Amino acid sequence: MIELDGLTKAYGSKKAVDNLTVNIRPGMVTGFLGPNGAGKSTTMRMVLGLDRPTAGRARITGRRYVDLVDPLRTVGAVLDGRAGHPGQSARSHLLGIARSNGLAPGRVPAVLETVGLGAVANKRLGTFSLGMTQRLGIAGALLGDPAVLLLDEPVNGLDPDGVLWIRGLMRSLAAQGRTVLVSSHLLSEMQDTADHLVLISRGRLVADESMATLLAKRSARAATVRTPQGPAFAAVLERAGMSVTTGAEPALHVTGEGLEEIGALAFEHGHRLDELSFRRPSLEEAYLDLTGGDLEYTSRPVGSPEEPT
Ligand SMILES: Nc1ncnc2c1ncn2[C@@H]1O[C@H](COP(=O)(O)OP(=O)(O)OP(=O)(O)O)[C@@H](O)[C@H]1O
Repeated sequence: MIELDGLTKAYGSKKAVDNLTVNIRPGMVTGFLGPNGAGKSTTMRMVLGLDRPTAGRARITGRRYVDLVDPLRTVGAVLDGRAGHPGQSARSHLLGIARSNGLAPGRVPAVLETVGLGAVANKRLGTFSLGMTQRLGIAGALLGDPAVLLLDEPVNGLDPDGVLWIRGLMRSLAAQGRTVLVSSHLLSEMQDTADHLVLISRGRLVADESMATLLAKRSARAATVRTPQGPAFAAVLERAGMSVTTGAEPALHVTGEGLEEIGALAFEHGHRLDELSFRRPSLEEAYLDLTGGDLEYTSRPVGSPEEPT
């Protein structure tokens, strides 16, 4: 369990993390989501004792990180993709971590197998691809067999195979009863991975609910419409206050009203409908709905003026 209690981090007048109170529970994958700059990394750094909160507290299994008796046996983390010295082998890199943290060296071959690096254990890190480096970082996090895992953007830059692999690994670690917190700004990535979501925007909590609830709450208002008169019917729906986008096929994705209202408008305006069905909204749509479209600041250049909050 990770408990955040009024967790706040201010840099000058800017609050990177703003009064975050949430419990991250064991036995499931919790997606920690928010656009670039939302405060995910800062939160994780405070959980791991790398940054001092301005206010509030973060606890892992009931204690602050600094008070953990055996930190690496309690929590494993991958905060960035960097690994050890390029001339070192994967095995010696992990042995170094084990030795300096009082962990059994016998864990090294086990974690190398878990992350699929058993066959390249003696290769130099300088020859490792990004995907292999990510796997090595995870191997290091697993060395102490911790009950809690924090992974900051673990799929960044991975190929589809790597993404699938990390997804499976996170799910199996959660199934073993561990607490797995994984951050991402790729909302769609989390849709098939996380059981539970903690969404933040500008350092503040936006949602703390199960993936199923988050999507179900919004699916009642999302529909797919197929009609030979797409643009004309889209205009009718928009005039009625609905939001319409064109789907991958010649189909309209409509949000804002239920099927009955859409059907009634088609009848009223004489449009033939070839399909009118519920649509599972994407996580992006749910996020935009929750934050009121608060994604536009993702590309704000560093050092540009702060926006009013
Ligand atoms: N050391 C620092 N000094 C000043 N501002 C900082 C510092 N670290 C982070 N910030 C600011 O705090 C905010 C949150 O940053 P943070 O890296 O936690 O976001 P994030 O959600 O992890 O984003 P990303 O997805 O890009 O990693 C950003 O506006 C960032 O510029």
